Amino acid sequence: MKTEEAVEKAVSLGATHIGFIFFEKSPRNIEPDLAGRIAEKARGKAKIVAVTVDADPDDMDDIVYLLKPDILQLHGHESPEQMLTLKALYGLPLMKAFSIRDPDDLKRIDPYIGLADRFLFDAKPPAGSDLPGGNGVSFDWRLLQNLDASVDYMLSGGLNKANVAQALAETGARGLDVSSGVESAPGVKDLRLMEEFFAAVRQANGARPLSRSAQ
Ligand SMILES: O=C(O)c1ccccc1N[C@@H]1O[C@H](COP(=O)(O)O)[C@@H](O)[C@H]1O
Repeated sequence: MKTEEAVEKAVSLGATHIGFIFFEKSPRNIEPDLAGRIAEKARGKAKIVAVTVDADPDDMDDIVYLLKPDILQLHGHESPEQMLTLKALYGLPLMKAFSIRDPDDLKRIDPYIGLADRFLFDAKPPAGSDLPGGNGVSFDWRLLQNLDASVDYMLSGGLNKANVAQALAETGARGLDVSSGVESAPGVKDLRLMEEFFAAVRQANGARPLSRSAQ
């Protein structure tokens, strides 16, 4: 999110988490002080998530100090040791992102079980992309069907109003993370697309039988 208007809209639609991207190459990149001001529109109503990519320690200090996030999303190659350090430094829940294409990609989460409070599964970036996430591409969601049911995760990558019902049906995901699927241009959230996305989620949740995510 980059504007108060988009944050207010997301909260009014029922978003449980609001993310701010701290990655210079991203069209969604935002300065920590501006993010901190915008986040006030969501504080106490939705969890505020700082999305970082192998952040430099000084930058992470600024982000935590100025944004006061509820959760740190780690979207780079952060090691289990770095996660321990971040946990000790900030005491915040950590959501570790993994890019998925093949069944073996899911094995990479093993060393992080017990360290990550939640996982986030995204697609691998397309060739030539500078972004580890926010590329609007999906992976084969059926790969998640073999995942141990105790693994808590958010599903991410290329979700939009047209495919979210299928994503929920194939995964039973308890959390969805959407970005470019509700944008009119890279980094520009579209309030109408946000409404339509939430409507599609509600319709899909009404339609699907009880799964592990709805029990
Ligand atoms: O969105 C970005 O620009 C970004 C940059 C660096 C790390 C993560 C980023 N985005 C994450 O990817 C998901 C999914 O994006 P999309 O729906 O496929 O566009 C996004 O919500 C962020 O968690």
